[in-house]
Amino acid sequence: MGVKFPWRTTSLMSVNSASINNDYGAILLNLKNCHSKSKVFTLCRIRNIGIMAHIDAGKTTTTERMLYYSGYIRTLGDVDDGDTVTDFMVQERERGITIQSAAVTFDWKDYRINLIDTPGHVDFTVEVERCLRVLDGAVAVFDASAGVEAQTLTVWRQADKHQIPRICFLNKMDKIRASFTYAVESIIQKLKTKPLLLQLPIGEAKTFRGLVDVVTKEQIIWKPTSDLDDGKNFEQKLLLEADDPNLFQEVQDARNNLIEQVADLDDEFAELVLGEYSENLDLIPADKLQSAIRRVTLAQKAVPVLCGSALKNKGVQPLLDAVTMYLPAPNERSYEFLERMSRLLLPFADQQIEIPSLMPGNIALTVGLKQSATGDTIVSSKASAVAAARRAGMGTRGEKRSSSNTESLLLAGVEIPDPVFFCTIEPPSTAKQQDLDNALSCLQREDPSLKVKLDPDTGQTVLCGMGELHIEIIHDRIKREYGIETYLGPLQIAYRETILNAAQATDVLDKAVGDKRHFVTAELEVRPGLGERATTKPAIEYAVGIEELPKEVKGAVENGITNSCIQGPLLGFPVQDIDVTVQSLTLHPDTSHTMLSACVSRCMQKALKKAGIQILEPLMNLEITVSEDHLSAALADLAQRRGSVQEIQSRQDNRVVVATVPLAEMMGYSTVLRSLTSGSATFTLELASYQALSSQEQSALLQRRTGLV
Ligand SMILES: Nc1nc2c(ncn2[C@@H]2O[C@H](COP(=O)(O)OP(=O)(O)OP(=O)(O)O)[C@@H](O)[C@H]2O)c(=O)[nH]1
Repeated sequence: MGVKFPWRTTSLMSVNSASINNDYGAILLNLKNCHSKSKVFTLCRIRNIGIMAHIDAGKTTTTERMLYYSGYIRTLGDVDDGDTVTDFMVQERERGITIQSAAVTFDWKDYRINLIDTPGHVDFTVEVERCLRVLDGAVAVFDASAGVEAQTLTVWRQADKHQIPRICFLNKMDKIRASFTYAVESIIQKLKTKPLLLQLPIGEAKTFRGLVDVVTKEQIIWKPTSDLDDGKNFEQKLLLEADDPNLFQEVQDARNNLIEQVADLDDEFAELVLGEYSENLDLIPADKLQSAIRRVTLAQKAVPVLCGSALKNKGVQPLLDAVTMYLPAPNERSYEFLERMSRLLLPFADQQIEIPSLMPGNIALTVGLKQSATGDTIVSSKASAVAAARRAGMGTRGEKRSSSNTESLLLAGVEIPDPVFFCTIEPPSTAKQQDLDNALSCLQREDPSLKVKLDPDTGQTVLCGMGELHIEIIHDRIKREYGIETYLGPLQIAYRETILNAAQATDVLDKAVGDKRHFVTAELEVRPGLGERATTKPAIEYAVGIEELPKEVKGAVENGITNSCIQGPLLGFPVQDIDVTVQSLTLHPDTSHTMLSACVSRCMQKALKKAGIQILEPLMNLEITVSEDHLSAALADLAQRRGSVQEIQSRQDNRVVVATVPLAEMMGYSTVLRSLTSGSATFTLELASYQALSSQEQSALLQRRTGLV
């Protein structure tokens, strides 16, 4: 089957074949009524978009509405009832949160939209990143009563990194403290971006009932019918001065502002404004303004802002129009490779339909790739990989690209933050160890932020993850999806080690193996690092006179140095921020590279021990959103956790406490905060840096872990 397939769409490959529903007949029936499976969309009518936001902003609810209005589902699901399409994992339905991204495909007014709903919780950031790299555009959803929240900033930066054009949707306009102005201001202040206000709300909070399209000056008012308030019934007509003189003036001003803003960013539009329409900006046709908005959005010079309430079924249809109107088609993003793929599936959340072919620019799934993992770019053969790599100016192992115009040809990799928590995991019996290993290796391929290693001292399997929730979900999935009841050891903090002073050491290895003599003398100096902070990659240099060592010898030396930094000498945690100088090296010509690495590694361990080890603990950025009533209780609790408050901001009627706190003090925090604030507070926790433990804290930790002082 010669299926044309673009390289760029192939990274959504982490389909768990166990979850594939083979009951295609039933799914096809669903789809027959609402869209023709054979409908062919030209590239310019395809939109591959993601929905991203802070936890609970309403991504899943907005997606559910999109599916409903486009005709793909007949009833509206509700996150709180656990029956939405895209939150299909048991854990998602139980907890009302998105954990894994779900892809769905639907049509909206002659456009094919492939949409991915991504998780908002900070523990699943990698999941967002793995989606962003295959998307052409994104809708950022905000809670209009909270504006930009901590995780919005993280996902916004990720979208910046992947250069994804965006639209902002200010959701929850029906909430008591919803404020369009406040949310827009926080976008300007915190995201440092230029919002283009394409709509103004009509009413706010309880009175929110519709919106005005600033470009066309049409008002859209939702009218509930007596028996069903599903948002399908709305009235759209030109706003006249007589309807509401104040609103009319506001829209007039907003349109003039929008025209000015767009003219500043787009030369073609500026010519129109200064020329043909300079006398009367009112006469600028809506389509000219829309085309200019599209150009500045695609160039990521500004971001269109829309508003609504997904839960109350208002504003989602205009949002869909904006997705088709302002976000790019795949051919407007520069990817050029076409590849072949054997079995293709069109995703519809947890169900898939097998399809014979797919046009370039779509998102699809494939199954049966045993070796692939999230972050891989897949090609059909070694030869095509080599050819593609050559065209892109890089080696087959992914070395750096040589020129900037090749950037667009390859997918960026997924950036994996270091795990901060770990715990041991044990199967119910040794007979089940193999099954557990298999389950963990499948889960790891899907989720690269999950790390699994073997404790060299105890032989136990150790899980390392992004947070308590992350590890909890993995534990749960092993039970439900792989049928293995495992036991987790206590959750522990992933500390780091570093050195306090400079130190030197020498080591000699002299071994005869067979008729070969392996002989090495190595002398190394280690120093506290001066360069980039929090890096576990040591900076290595060579003393004068030995800079010209052969490449393979240098490789073996550097392997030895790097390996000894993976497990520090005090507690076995990674060693960070050190500089190393290879002072001297003598080698017998028969010496193998393995022996050379081993000698250098031993020498490093000696030098590190002499240099005095300092334990570092993860320090977290904490943001708590809490009502005024519960602020003092939350602050008192924070003081007991070695927390340091940096700022207390006002967000509508709530206070936002911005603080740093050692991760070691945050075990079980969500339960404590919930009971302290009667469940009203929310918080986010993100790694900020690693900070030195005091000598008493370090001794206490040593005592706890090794029994030594
Ligand atoms: N008042 C109000 N509540 C909403 C609106 N949209 C969503 N919600 C509620 O907000 C909560 C979170 O909604 P979700 O759709 O799960 O949000 P999410 O962004 O997908 O959440 P995660 O994926 O877990 O980050 C649920 O209780 C929704 O019912 C809205 O427009 N107005």
